[in-house]
Amino acid sequence: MFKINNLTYKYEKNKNALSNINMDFSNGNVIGIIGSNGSGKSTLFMNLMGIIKPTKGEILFKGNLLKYDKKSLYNLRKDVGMVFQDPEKQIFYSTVYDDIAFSLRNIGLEEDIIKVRVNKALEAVNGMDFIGKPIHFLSYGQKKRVAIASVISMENKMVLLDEPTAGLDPMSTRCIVDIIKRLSESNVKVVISSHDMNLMYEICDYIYVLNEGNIIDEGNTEDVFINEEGILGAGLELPWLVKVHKKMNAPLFRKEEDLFDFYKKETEK
Ligand SMILES: Nc1ncnc2c1ncn2[C@@H]1O[C@H](COP(=O)(O)OP(=O)(O)OP(=O)(O)O)[C@@H](O)[C@H]1O
Repeated sequence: MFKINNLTYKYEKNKNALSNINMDFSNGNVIGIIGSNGSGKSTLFMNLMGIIKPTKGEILFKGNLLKYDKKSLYNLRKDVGMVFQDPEKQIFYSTVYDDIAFSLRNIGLEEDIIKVRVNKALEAVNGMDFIGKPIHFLSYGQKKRVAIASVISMENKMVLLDEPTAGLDPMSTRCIVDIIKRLSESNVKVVISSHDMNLMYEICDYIYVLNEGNIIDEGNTEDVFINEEGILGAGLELPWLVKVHKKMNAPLFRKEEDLFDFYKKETEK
C-alpha cells in the first residue's frame, strides 16, 4: 500500500531524523521496523500518517502521492490506523467505551454496530474489565491496550503499531501477539516497530533495520536476524532463538515450541 522513495525528514535545527529512506510495504504482510532509540521509527510512522511532511522525497499510498488536505487525510486514516507509542496521545474521552466509540461515531456507524465493535476490540486486548471505567483510572499498560482496541475496532486495511508492547506485562504482550497474528490472517497489513527482538523475530516476515535515520539492512526476517554484525551495529541484540542457533549449533527455529520439540526428540533417540 505504501511505497516510500528517497524520504528525508529533518526536524528544525536538528540533523536528519531520516535520510534517503526507500521502502516498499508490498514486501511482506507483517513488516518490522527495528532500530535503537532515536533511529527514526516514530518519525517514519508520523510521515506515513501525514502528521508531518517529508523534507525531501515522496510517499506513495495506493500508487498516488500522499496528499495533506482534510479529505485526503480522512480517506487515508479510514484505510490506515496507527497506535502511537504514547497512549496519552490518542486517548481523549472520559470513559473507555466512549473513547473507542468516538472514531466509530465519526465514521457514521450505528450505535448497535458500535457496541459490537467496542466489545469485540476490548475482548481482543483482554480489556473487558475496564469498559465502563474513566480513562484516568487506568494504568499505563491498560491505556495502551485501550489505544490498541480503539484502532482494531476501526477494522482498517492497514495498521501501524509503534512499540505496541512497551510497558505491557507478559500476558498482555501475548494478547498483542495474538492480535497481530489474527490481523495478518484476515489480510490486514501490519507494520510494527519494537525494541523486542524476540517478538519481531516471531511475528514479522520482512524487516527494515534503521540506524541513525538510515536503512542499514532489510530483507526476510531470518536473513536479517542471522546477520549478527548488522543487528549489533544497529545497537540491537539477536533474538534468543538465533543465539541458540549460532552458539549451540542448533537448527534455526522461528518458534520456541519447535526448538523444544527438536531437543525432546533428540534426547529420546
Ligand atoms: N519533535 C522533535 N524535534 C526535534 N527532534 C526530534 C523530535 N522528535 C524526534 N526528534 C529526533 O529525531 C530522531 C528520531 O527520533 P524518533 O522519535 O523518530 O526515534 P525512534 O526510533 O522512534 O526512537 P525510540 O525508540 O526512542 O522511540 C532523534 O534524533 C530525535 O532526537
